[in-house]
Formats: sequence, structure tokens, C-alpha cells
Amino acid sequence: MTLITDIRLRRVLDSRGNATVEADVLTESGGFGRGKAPSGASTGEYEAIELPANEAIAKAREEALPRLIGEVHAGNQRDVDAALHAADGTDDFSGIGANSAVAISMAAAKAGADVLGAPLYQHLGGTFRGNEYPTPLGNIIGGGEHAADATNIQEFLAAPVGAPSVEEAVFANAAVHQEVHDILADRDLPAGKGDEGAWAPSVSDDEAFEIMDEAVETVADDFGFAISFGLDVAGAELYDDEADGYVYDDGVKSTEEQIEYIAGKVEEYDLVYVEDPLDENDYEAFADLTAQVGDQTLVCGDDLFVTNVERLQAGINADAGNSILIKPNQIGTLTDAVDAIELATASGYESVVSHRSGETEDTTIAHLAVATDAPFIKTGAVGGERTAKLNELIRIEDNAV
Ligand SMILES: C=C(OP(=O)(O)O)C(=O)O
Ligand SMILES: [Mg+2]
Repeated sequence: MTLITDIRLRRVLDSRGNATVEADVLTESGGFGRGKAPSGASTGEYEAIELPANEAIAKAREEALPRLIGEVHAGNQRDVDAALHAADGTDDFSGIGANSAVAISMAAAKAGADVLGAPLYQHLGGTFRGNEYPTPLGNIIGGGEHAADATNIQEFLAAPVGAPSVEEAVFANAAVHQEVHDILADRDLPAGKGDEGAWAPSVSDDEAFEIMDEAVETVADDFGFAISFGLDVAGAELYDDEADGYVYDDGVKSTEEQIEYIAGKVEEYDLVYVEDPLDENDYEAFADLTAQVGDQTLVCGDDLFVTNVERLQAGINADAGNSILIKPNQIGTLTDAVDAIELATASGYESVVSHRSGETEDTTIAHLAVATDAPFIKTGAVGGERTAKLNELIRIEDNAV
């Protein structure tokens, strides 16, 4: 029933206005699924390779489609993804492009779910999955590679840890976003938005910490539950080999100073989440910070682990971090992403399923987070390509998909 009978690939727009790959998968019994590849800006050095959309489409048509159409069942996700790897023939999807691979992988999963008549999260997670919903981490203030002339730290993320439901959590994050707008207006600080819809004011990181703290407290009082906050430092973007340290507007921090700085902020603001606080090649520094604050906060590897089981295993061996960011396009297929989540869970690491800064209206990651019982999902706070996932989570919670 789920035998793949056709795959169509096309170029569509992402949220930055760049071209990305959209895949349609059709099955023998009329099942249909559509997936779109997102795209990063602060990409990790070890990520799977995204090709220009036209090139990725041409390569996938030539190499992958003959191995999938009439050959593989969309309901067997591991077979679909193994065929994508075989068609690619490299370690990093540079043959057909991770953008073609992930679009086809997600489209096949949706086609499989369509034939089964089940929601995607049910197809991916099975009937024995847990009944947890992820807490959404909402990007509220940001800079780094996502906005010019703004904070050095890439993302200040609201974390509504006390929310009684996904719906309340999503609305709390939107309220924090609005509250920050009001605080910025009171301080006469004009702000545009970065790639993910976060405010991108020209303020110091210290001022951004203060503003976040004030905003989450105000909204927590209004909503009546705890809201904390966290960071994506995107440390690899700040680290500079020549400077031998982390380059901030107000000076360079050595690795030891960076560890001390982040540990200090975890204490001062009770941060619940710190992503990529250090460079993507520095397992040792991650381990040092984790030893200091890992019992208080999630120390999450994004560019460090790139959703890759080998890099995650190296981190587990080194006690580096205690959680992993999961971005399916960073590794190329849903199977690889789920393998990383399973290794993380088995090793006591938490998984945080994530969007990219360049996004589409695709909602697969909302389903993946629920399917795998991920405790957090990072998918913005506002903006159509972000609310596509947030609203889908609300629907999943409401049994309305
Ligand atoms: C979402 C992120 O940004 P990008 O997609 O640019 O890597 C991130 O760094 O976590
Ligand atoms: Mg990151």
C-alpha cells in the first residue's frame, strides 16, 4: 500500500527568500506527503551539506528517485532513508544534498502516515510512545549570525517551564515577545527583527539579560506559572582561532573566562538552558562547564553534535553537555535524527528538537518532538513559519490533526 509510485521535487521559497527543496511523495494506494527543507545560517562545521536547490533537485532526480520509485515503501522509514544514503554515496550528503534528502525523508514519512490514516507523530512514535508534550523555547531577543548590529549571544529564549499545557506555553512565549517590545519602546530602543522573528535591538548582551529577566517575570505573574529563560550562545561563531578566544564587542574572553562567564549567568539568572556555550571543537570545555552547572541547567550541543551519533557518542564519552539539539536537516534524514535521539535518551541526555533560522511552513518537527517525547522544542515565538509548528503542537495536544 505504501509503495512509492512517484516523487516530485521543486524549488520553493524559504522564510529568508532563498530557494529550498520541496518534495512530494505519492504511494500506490493514493497516499501523499509533502516535505520542505529548512536552512541554517550559523551552521556547524560538521553538518551534512546543503547544495544549491537546483543542483540538489537535479542530483536527487538522477540518483535517488530511481532507487525509491517502485522500489521502497514510504511506510518503512528506515528503508527510505537507507535508499537516500545509498543514492548519495557520501558521508555528508554532498552527493544529492541534505536539502533534497531531508525533504524526501519527511515527505515519505507523511505519505506513510497518510496511508495509515494516522497523524504523523503517531506513525513516527508508535502507539507505545509516551504522552509528554515539549516545552517550546521561544526566541525573543537575538543577534549573532541572525541579525546585524544586535547582541553577540545569538538567542535569548523564553522557557515557560511551569505551563500547564502546550497552548498556554505558546501564548506565554508570544506574550514575552510582546512584553520585550514594550520594554524596548519604554527605553527608546528601536528594534527590527532577526531571521527567526526575535527582536534585534542594538543593546549589549548585559542589557538583553536584564530585559529578558524583567519580561519573563512580568509575564509569569500575568499567566500564573513559572517562566524561565535560556540562551543559544552559538559559541562557534564567537570563537576565533587567531584571537585565541571568544570575541565580544567589549573584548575577547579566553576559554576559561567564557566558562566562568556562562556559569555566572546560569547562577545569576537561573538559566534553564544553555546551547553551544563553547566552540564546536572543544569537548573538554563543554565537559568543564557541564561539571560546574550541569545539575542546574541543560548544556546543549548544537554545532557540537550536529545531530550526529558519532559526535554525540564522543560527547557522551567525554561527559560533554547533557543534551543535544536535533535538527533533521543537519544530518539529512529522519532515521538519523531518531537514532541520535535514541542514543541520547539511552545515555541520559535530553533531546531538544529544533527549527533552523531559514524555515518553511513545514510542521514535521512538531510531530517529531511529540513522537520522541522530547522535553523541549525550539521553534521561535512568532512569525508564520514559526507559528506553523507552534499551532500544529496546539492541534496535536487537542487531538485535532
Ligand atoms: C536555529 C539555529 O540557527 P541556524 O539555523 O542558523 O543554525 C541555531 O543555531 O540553533
Ligand atoms: Mg544553535
